[in-house]
Amino acid sequence: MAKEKSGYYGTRRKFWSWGYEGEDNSQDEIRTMRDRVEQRLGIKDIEVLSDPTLDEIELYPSRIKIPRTLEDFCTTEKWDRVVHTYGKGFKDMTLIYRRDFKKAPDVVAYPRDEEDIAAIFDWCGENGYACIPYGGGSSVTGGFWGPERDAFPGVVVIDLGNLNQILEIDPVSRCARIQAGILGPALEEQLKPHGLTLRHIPQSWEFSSLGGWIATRSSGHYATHLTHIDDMVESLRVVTPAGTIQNRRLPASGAGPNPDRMFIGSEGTMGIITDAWMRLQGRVKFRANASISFKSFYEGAKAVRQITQAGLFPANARYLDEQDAKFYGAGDGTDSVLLLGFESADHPVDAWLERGLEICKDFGGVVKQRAGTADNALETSRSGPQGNWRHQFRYLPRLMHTRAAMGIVSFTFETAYTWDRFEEVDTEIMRRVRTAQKEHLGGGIVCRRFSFLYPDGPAPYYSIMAPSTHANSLEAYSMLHDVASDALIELGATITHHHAVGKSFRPWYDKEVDPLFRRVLAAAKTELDPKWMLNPGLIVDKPTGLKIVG
Ligand SMILES: Cc1cc2nc3c(=O)[nH]c(=O)nc-3n(C[C@H](O)[C@H](O)[C@H](O)COP(=O)(O)OP(=O)(O)OC[C@H]3O[C@@H](n4cnc5c(N)ncnc54)[C@H](O)[C@@H]3O)c2cc1C
Repeated sequence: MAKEKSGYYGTRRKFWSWGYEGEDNSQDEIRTMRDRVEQRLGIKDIEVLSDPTLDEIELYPSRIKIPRTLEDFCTTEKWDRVVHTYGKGFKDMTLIYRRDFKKAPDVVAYPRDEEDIAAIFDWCGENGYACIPYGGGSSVTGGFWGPERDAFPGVVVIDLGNLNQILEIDPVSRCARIQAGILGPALEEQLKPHGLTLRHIPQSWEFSSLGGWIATRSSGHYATHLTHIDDMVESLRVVTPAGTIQNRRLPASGAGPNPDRMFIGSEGTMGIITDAWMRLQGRVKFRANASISFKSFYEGAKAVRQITQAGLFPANARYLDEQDAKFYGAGDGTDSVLLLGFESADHPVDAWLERGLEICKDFGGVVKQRAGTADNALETSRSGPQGNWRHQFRYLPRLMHTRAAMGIVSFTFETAYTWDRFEEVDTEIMRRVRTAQKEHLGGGIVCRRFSFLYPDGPAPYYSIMAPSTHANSLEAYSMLHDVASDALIELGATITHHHAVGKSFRPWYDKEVDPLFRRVLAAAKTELDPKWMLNPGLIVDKPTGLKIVG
């Protein structure tokens, strides 16, 4: 039977920001955001650029003529090329507001199944085109920035959005086989009637995909225990230019290196993840949560460490320094704030919260808001400091573009390092960033929080904002980005805990990972992607002298 034609799925998204077309921010929202930024940075009269329109964007003509056999699911239409050019990082947003789309792909493909993916691989292989897998498009690290224009005769983005179904559910083992292009809301919607949830909720949940989460090792809802998506993967299916790999469904195995781990975090360089058996959770029935304030960030961090090492495994343990707490409405700017939450589908969790609060009090923590099973903890978590934080966390992505529109440098970086060096490393990171802000930009803000926690160390998340102009914002961003990245690597931290390496962090990733391991990755890629067409420039480079045959 002939397959139906395929193209972009569902409501169109804005190419310049977060959200759907037509969901524009009101002038009031923009003004409030601008006033907030002016107040935080102590500057005035910021000029806010207007949102770009499709008509204003100029593209190079597509270099590719789509063959008849592929035209049912490939396109060279302008909107499709524009929306697939950039991710959602600060650099992406700034180039979008500069109307700079020199890197637009030539073709966007919307495969309907694995056969279509294999056909694209064959076609790209024969013609020397680069292939860029695309999930939700929420990368903030240049995950699908195309190669330089003259490096390949053509660039094809493969958008997996039509692979968006749950294919099988195994309620006994509590797992489901899920297609990789599904976005967070559709995934949970399809699991809900079965009383199950994946409960992987990165801030980008609304517009990021299962395949993207796996390809980038994203971190979601759980602050401890199941932090990364890695541990929720039971088995993967991956289509590569060399063939398809289907790993075996197993709860655990000691049979050699885990084959799934070859692809988890491979950032689209080794093949396209088409579906995965994922481990699920029962839907949450019991909750207990509290917000606790600390006079000193480092004293509070000691309480957080002890909670993590006590085996309590809170689902939520966001620990915000005083500025981060103020920005998110969880504090007044004088104290650091811990938002602590426990949850279960099976049993009350009040005792865990009780023990967590005892530990906080030992380190001078003051409980500001608290609720357990008897007090409707869900309601409480949606009001007061916890509710304010939750609201801002969900709402702010819709305003992410305004920083670029204002020409203000604003970005985040995240890492992880061990507790034994926590104060020393954190102090030095803060010092280096503040010094660079002061010396080169006349000032700025850096604040931090813990978003994920391990018994042997935290995963701190730093937010940076600094004054700049529309003309120099990218240079200012690059300078601060490099200072922060150098600090992480020199101080023995990781270049990323969950945002992935992408093109943004590639030079520092090379310093973090042993050269022999990188050669092993290159050898694996040569086997799986013999023509080196998948995501050129990410994670590994083609070994010098490697001849591409065919
Ligand atoms: C507002 C905002 C908040 C964010 N919050 C979080 C957060 O809380 N936690 C977190 O971890 N990250 C977060 N991120 C970063 C981003 O959402 C994650 O990296 C996410 O996992 C990317 O998923 P995606 O489907 O959007 O992938 P994309 O951005 O489409 O792609 C990311 C990379 O994966 C590759 N890829 C995509 N799909 C596949 C596939 N099926 N097979 C092989 N390769 C593939 C792409 O080629 C690319 O290299 C945030 C980003 C934004 C903009």
